[in-house]
Amino acid sequence: MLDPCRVSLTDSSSKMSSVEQPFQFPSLSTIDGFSRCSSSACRPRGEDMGMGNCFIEGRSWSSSNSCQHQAFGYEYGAPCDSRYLPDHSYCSYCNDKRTRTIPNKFSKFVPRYVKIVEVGPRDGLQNEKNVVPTSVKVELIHRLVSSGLSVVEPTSFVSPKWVPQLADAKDVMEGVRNVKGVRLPVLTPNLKVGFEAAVAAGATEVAIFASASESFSRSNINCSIEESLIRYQAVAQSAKKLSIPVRGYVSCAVGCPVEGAIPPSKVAYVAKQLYDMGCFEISIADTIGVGTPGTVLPMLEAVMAVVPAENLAMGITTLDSSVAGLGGCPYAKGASGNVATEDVVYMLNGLGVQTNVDLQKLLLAGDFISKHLGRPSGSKTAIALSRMTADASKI
Ligand SMILES: CC(C)(COP(=O)([O-])OP(=O)([O-])OC[C@H]1O[C@@H](n2cnc3c(N)ncnc32)[C@H](O)[C@@H]1OP(=O)([O-])[O-])[C@@H](O)C(=O)NCCC(=O)NCCSC(=O)C[C@@](C)(O)CC(=O)[O-]
Repeated sequence: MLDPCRVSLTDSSSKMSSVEQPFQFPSLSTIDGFSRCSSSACRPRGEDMGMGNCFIEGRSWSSSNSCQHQAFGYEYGAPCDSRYLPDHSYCSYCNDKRTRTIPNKFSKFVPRYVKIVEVGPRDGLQNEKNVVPTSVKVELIHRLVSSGLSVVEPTSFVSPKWVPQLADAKDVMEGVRNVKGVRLPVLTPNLKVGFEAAVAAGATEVAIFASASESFSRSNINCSIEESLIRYQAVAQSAKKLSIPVRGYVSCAVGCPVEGAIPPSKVAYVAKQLYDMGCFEISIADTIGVGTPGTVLPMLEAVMAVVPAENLAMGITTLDSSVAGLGGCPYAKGASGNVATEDVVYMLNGLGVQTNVDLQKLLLAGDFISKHLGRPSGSKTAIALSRMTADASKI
């Protein structure tokens, strides 16, 4: 079984940088071929439909990028931003061959830049047997941010009875108060005790999390899908008044541990509701990691059919992942963990896709939290590179 990951459709609204490359979603037959060529560590787990105009990382890529990427797949230059190359040691970790040539038949499906949403401190630690001290969480977030990740989910403002591991949400927010220039979205399941507490604690972005599975909705947030949408409407309205961006999640977008296969139309319905509420980006999650290209593509097609084409034309260029492969939803039986951010970055580096993430720093962040948890990293890249004696750049 492959690790789950989420894939987002990125906003193409008027504020999207014009240098952002359009990424047409490939047809079923071609993506099948493509996915076999790419790392098996990551499989489309969902999609985010960006409708907002605040957070388009393509902007910074366009202005600060010093790499030699060519559009869509002729020659791909170094995937690393020179800002993250204070010395050349990083290169040995980023499988950078300076000029990587991707065969044209695949490269036309490869975007120039992929935004990674790091969910490790939140999703990764919400299911840990032993509660991780606040200071460790805060240090992990700082390390992730300094690796170049532009979006890191620090915590959730959920019931401490349901998720005691994140009962220190307010203190975590205090610990990252000085972190600037990155997005730190927090999960807020309701208005009064979720959203309002998050805002009071300094949150400047929130996320609402619905499900395409009725059973999962009830086990995760103790209400039906429709009830959750009513709650989220209230959160979205308040957020709008405060100009706080709202990210949306649709869980169990492919399969549910209780209901089995989820019809694409249900995913599309929930995604559209979140979109209509004003979510600037929607992460569609294969919560337990059961999707294959054969099941993910029909689901994506259904979602694309109900979201305005201009919001989808940019294609899928946002991925959620978790450092060291930590995590999984505590209310999703069989959740097989998350795809490791290290593996995603390594794969994207290998494809010549820019992420602006320093893999070496990211590996150190993964090592930091794995050591604290007392177990090996769930990242295949971390394990492989730690055992390498050869120069990894030759791979
Ligand atoms: C949704 C609720 C809150 C409903 O919880 P409930 O118990 O049904 O609701 P309630 O409104 O009756 O409240 C009961 C008690 O909880 C308190 N409470 C109520 N809300 C909050 C809050 N926000 N913060 C702090 N406390 C809260 C509330 O004040 C009250 O306290 P009491 O009066 O008994 O002392 C609960 O079911 C809950 O917190 N569930 C946890 C859900 C969760 O965090 N799941 C994991 C994240 S989702 C995920 O991982 C999937 C995702 C996003 O990654 C995508 C994917 O991969 O699928």
